[in-house]
Amino acid sequence: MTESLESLRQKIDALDETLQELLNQRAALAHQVAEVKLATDPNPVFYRPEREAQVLRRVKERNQGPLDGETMARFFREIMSACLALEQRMKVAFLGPEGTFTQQAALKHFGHAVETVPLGAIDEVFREVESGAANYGVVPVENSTEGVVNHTLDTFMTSELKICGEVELRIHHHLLAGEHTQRDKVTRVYSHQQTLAQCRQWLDAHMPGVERIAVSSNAEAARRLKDEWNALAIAGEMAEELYGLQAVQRNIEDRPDNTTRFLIIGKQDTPASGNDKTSLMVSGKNRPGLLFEVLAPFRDQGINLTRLESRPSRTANWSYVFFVDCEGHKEDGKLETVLETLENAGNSIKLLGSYPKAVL
Ligand SMILES: O=C(O)C(=O)C[C@]1(C(=O)O)C=C[C@@H](O)C=C1
Repeated sequence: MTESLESLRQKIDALDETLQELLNQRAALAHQVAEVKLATDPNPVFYRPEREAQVLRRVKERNQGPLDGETMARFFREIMSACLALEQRMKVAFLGPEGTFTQQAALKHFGHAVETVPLGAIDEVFREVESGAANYGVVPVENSTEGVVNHTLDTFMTSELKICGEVELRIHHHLLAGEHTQRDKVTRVYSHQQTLAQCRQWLDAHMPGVERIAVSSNAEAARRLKDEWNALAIAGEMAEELYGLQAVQRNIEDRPDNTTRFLIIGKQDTPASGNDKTSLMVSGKNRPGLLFEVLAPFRDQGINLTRLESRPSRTANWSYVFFVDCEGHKEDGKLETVLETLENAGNSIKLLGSYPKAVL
């Protein structure tokens, strides 16, 4: 005979009680960790990306179901977020306004027990962290359909901040209407320029005569619908909810695997987590074979590159800086050898940071 509903619920109640006790025991331990950090370090660092990545990876590895590993890792993400908030409440600056994908990325990475602070531009996010007004910042760096976010790369040229993490977010764009929108009279559609580009084919096919107007963010596009009757916006779910809009058509991005990668910036160096990436900038005097010489040491050491971009150096015309992302931590012997080789060849190198590969 199957067990009665009442008996099953009693078991759930008992387990919930145990879970709650265990969560509070864990929180009390995190509190003790904070005391140790305060007692042993004059400038204690509470947020430890390498430790968080290890905890989340282990959660996924040991998971036996029936809940899947991703779901379980998201629970633990929130548990650690709440534990960290007991040690220190984090302020995380992001490219705003409220409701952007960058805010969604910040919450995915840090969990919901942080305060997120919207800022108007990428360099403002950098400045907020540099000044200490925010503990960390989150900025977009590349999209799988539209490529690199140049402004973020350029800002690293002059900033001393370090990359201490990365987040990837699957991006879904929805065509949205406001409460005053007269759907049969639409003449324009608002969105961020990158979003319009990511939905270009859909717009060509379904809204050929409608003017596309690029605005500063998807959330700004959503906000504008409040005062307009003949416009639609393209934005994500967070903006849709925040501004109380209705979806006309969901998931209009041209590529179903459309993903954006974001970076976490801060002031700290991150120790190795066991599965890391390193980002660096290399610049050298323009000469035949420069790029080849920059890449050869990585090949010689068998280090996998995950991204390569070149940007104008902004110091002289037609001179370039290479942005390299590779696997491994800067304190791994092999990567140390690469850095030495590049420096000995007269190139200048700026290490932007080693950080755990995205887990969630
Ligand atoms: O291990 C630490 O250093 C902690 O502060 C504990 C803890 C956790 O809850 O597990 C909390 C915050 C850190 O970012 C990493 C881990």
